[in-house]
Amino acid sequence: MKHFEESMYKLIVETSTNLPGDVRRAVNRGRAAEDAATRAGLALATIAQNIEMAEQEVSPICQDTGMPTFIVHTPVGANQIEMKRAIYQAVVRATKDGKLRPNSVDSLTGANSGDNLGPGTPVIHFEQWEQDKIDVRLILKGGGCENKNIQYSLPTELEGLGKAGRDLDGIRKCILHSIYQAQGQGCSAGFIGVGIGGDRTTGYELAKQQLFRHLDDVNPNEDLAKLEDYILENANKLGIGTMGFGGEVTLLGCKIGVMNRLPASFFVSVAYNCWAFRRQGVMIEPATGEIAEWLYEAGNEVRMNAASETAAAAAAGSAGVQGQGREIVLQTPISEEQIRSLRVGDVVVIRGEMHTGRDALHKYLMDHDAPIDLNGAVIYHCGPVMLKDEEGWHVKAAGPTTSIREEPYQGEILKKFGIRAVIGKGGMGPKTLQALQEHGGVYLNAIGGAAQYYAECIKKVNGVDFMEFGIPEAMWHLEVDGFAAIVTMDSHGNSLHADVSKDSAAKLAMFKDPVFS
Ligand SMILES: O=C(O)C[C@H](O)C(=O)O
Ligand code: SF4
Repeated sequence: MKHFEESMYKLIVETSTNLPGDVRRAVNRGRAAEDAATRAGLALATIAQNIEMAEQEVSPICQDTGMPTFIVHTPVGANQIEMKRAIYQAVVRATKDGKLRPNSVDSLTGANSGDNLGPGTPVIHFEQWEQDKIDVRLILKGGGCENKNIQYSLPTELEGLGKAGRDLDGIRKCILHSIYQAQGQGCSAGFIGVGIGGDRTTGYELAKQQLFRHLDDVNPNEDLAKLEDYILENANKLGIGTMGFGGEVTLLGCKIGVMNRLPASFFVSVAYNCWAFRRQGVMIEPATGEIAEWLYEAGNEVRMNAASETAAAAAAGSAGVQGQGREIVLQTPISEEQIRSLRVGDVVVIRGEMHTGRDALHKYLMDHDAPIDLNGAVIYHCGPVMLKDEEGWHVKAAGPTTSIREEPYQGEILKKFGIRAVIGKGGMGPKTLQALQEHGGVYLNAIGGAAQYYAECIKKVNGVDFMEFGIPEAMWHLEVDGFAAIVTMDSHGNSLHADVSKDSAAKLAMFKDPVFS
């Protein structure tokens, strides 16, 4: 087992940096189905470009490298303690090398362990089997999409869909609702794993297990095979679209499993995975610990469709999004007048300094001063992957995080410090929208998961505050150029997110009538 640790390291690096072939094909299919000259088309093109960039740079596809979850099948008698130790070592090394973000945080103190080890992290499940090889599968599922997982207890009443009973049609309604409630916040277009039955714990486990299925397999249960096809086809009629921008493509894959339940319980558990669907697996030779075989098609074999109209092209001065807005370069600090001239749909290209800030910083700023002048500033909801060498800090991955978590704070902070622009993803709520209007601010939606694309726009790290919050939560001061994002909430009371949410709620109601009775 001399090489087992090295094999685990290879598995982590491959999973984090190279999206598997079946997932790439699904993203390409989504791209073909979307109108390229729309916001959603632009987002998909940027995603495709980002996938290629991550592979080339051998850097994380998305900065949130998630909860590393290993499922290991071993021959009877294999030493699981030794394997666990090797997995820990590989995780520590991958973190040091910037292939994983330090993501293990003490739930009470907020302290980041710095190496991805800690109580409960990483997750490792062992199971014995009667084969002579070791099968190790890994999924890196990020926090944003994990937050959109949902569990239903049947019978129930669902917004727009009415009664969902304890039958296949009730299950159908729950699954459609799960996609609706995620909106763009789990970085759609997404993939879902569904677990029917079990208890609250095993139901979710079953849902996650579905995410390890190959995307092109066919469910052996005929009813579930039909339901999978139905969901894939009809979820895309909800109009939520990539990043919640509205559009034709909301779901890229649906896998459903079933297990027995207690007479009193009927759970439908849904694991929502973003487009950055990072899962891989290896078959290991037990004698040496070397990789005998990769279990999912490599990414290298499936090219992403040539990027035509990406956000980068828009930034370089091409047409932008046809008929949906203009393209404006904003140099920081930004004036109120500039902000008031922006409208939902405009593509903004930022040049100058921006500051990262997420949960810990927003909470802190509510009753403390900021370490720097934030008048006219741009706040970026982002927890980057950073590495330090003799020359200083370097950005390894830096896409946006889900902004709605800052909804309780954002409006007040905006006004208190004179911030003019907030960049994030998934949109924000009515409190922020009102503050944008009153104060003269704008919300810019960056493409979730496009961590390599945005890292390339960051030219220099000017400094950092609050390192004690840990790398993802610290306030990084970043010099950017050509940083493109789309205005989705403006200072005139318009919100694309509110519009898409309302529109998709109306569309959801079209699925009220029974289909599988
Ligand atoms: O934690 C992050 O960087 C992003 C997170 O996965 C999110 O989707 O909000
Ligand atoms: S930012 Fe988006 S792509 Fe990245 S882990 Fe979160 S949900 Fe997934």
